[in-house]
Amino acid sequence: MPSPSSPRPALGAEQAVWPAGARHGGGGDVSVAGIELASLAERFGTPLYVLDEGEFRNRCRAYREALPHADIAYAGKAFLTRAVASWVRDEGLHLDVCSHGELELAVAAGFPAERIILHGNVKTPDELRAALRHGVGRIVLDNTAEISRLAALVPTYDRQGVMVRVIPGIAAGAHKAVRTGTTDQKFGLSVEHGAAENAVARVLDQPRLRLVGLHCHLGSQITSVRPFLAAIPRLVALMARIRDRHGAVLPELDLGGGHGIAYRPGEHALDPGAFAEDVTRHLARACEKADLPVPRLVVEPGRALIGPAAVAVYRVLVVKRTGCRTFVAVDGGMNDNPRPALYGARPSLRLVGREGSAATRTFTVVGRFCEAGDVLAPDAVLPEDIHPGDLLAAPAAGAYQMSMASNYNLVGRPPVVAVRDGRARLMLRRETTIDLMAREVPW
Ligand SMILES: Cc1ncc(COP(=O)(O)O)c(C=O)c1O
Ligand SMILES: N[C@@H](CCCC[NH3+])C(=O)O
Repeated sequence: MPSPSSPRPALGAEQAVWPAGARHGGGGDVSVAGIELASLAERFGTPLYVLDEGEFRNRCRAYREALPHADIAYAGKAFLTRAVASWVRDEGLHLDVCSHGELELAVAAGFPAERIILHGNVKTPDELRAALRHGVGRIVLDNTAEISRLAALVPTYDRQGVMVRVIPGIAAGAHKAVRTGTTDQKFGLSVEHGAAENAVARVLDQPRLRLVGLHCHLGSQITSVRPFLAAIPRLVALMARIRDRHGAVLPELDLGGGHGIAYRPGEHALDPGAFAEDVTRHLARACEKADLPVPRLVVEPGRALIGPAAVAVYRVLVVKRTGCRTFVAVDGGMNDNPRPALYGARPSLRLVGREGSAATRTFTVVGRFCEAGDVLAPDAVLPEDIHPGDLLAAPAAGAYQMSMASNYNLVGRPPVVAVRDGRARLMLRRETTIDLMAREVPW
């Protein structure tokens, strides 16, 4: 049972990758928001995602405090439910959505549409119509075809706020699949080749569109502020050319998200305070040089807000030696966390729920899904006496795990439980076999 009043020791070197309030529980367990993980595993079953509401809200607040004059938009693609949308709303943040589904969920959660930013390299006519119907604040245009398409849908009495997504020509991000700042990928319009400037001219020609600024998103899991600083002069130079050519002074600049977190002890995370200080200074300097007023900054962190707020909990089902490896197979895997298979990500795993032997060794922790690539961690250092029935917990599990989860092998997705002040509340229930068959038309 929760015992928030009894002080427990912190997690030492591992603390940095766990929610700030995570503590050693009794008998080798770890508690999050005052609740021990083993008791949550018992109550809700495994695999299980435990989301610390306080950690998420504190992260939202840290960004707002670091950048009080900016709009902070949570990137919902990292993980979005109605409860998460309502926390984002209550914390005064904006919300970045990139699909009809994310948009409708946000609206259903009572998220104010004027604080929503709609993204996407392709937006379907339905998405554009829904965005206009709900009164979304900004639509980020990603290609020239979208400009006239959107303008044709805006009612004559209205002017839709838009941004133009540009490619500043900067490579950043943890893996090729998530680098979006250069021209060899599908998002945005190139600054270098003039496509961005041409798109801006077309937008300015559309009386039903109101160009509020430029947008760029360099990539994801960026742990240094340097790429952002390198983008600023390029973006400001483009803003100056727009002013010179069209007389339009753009009031906003959106630097996208991509702020990296630590997944394993010792890894570096992008600090919002340091980011804010450096970006604010460089932006002010670049604008002064270009004789432009400093635009209102927008940033769109997803992973940095939700990633460190959740922990995945798995049950060990099998320990088996094959060849030169000892495999520890758990009841989750690539379905709830496709990141190791997609990007070579390596979560850190820890035995919880009991004291393990002092002696440790290296295990290969694998999932239960039908491919050899379903490896959660090729090199997990765990107590030597690990055995079936044990619980393994992986911190920093909040971003791009459950939001990218699949039903491969017709296995239902795990539940997500929100924890706060010693209480747990189911947020997403476990997907059942009945859910999995629900789309089937009688045959
Ligand atoms: C336009 C845009 N904004 C924000 C994000 C959020 O990225 P992250 O979760 O890495 O902060 C993404 C995804 O990379 C994105 O494509
Ligand atoms: N899915 C990626 C991040 C993509 C960011 C969204 N554009 C990851 O897990 O790292």
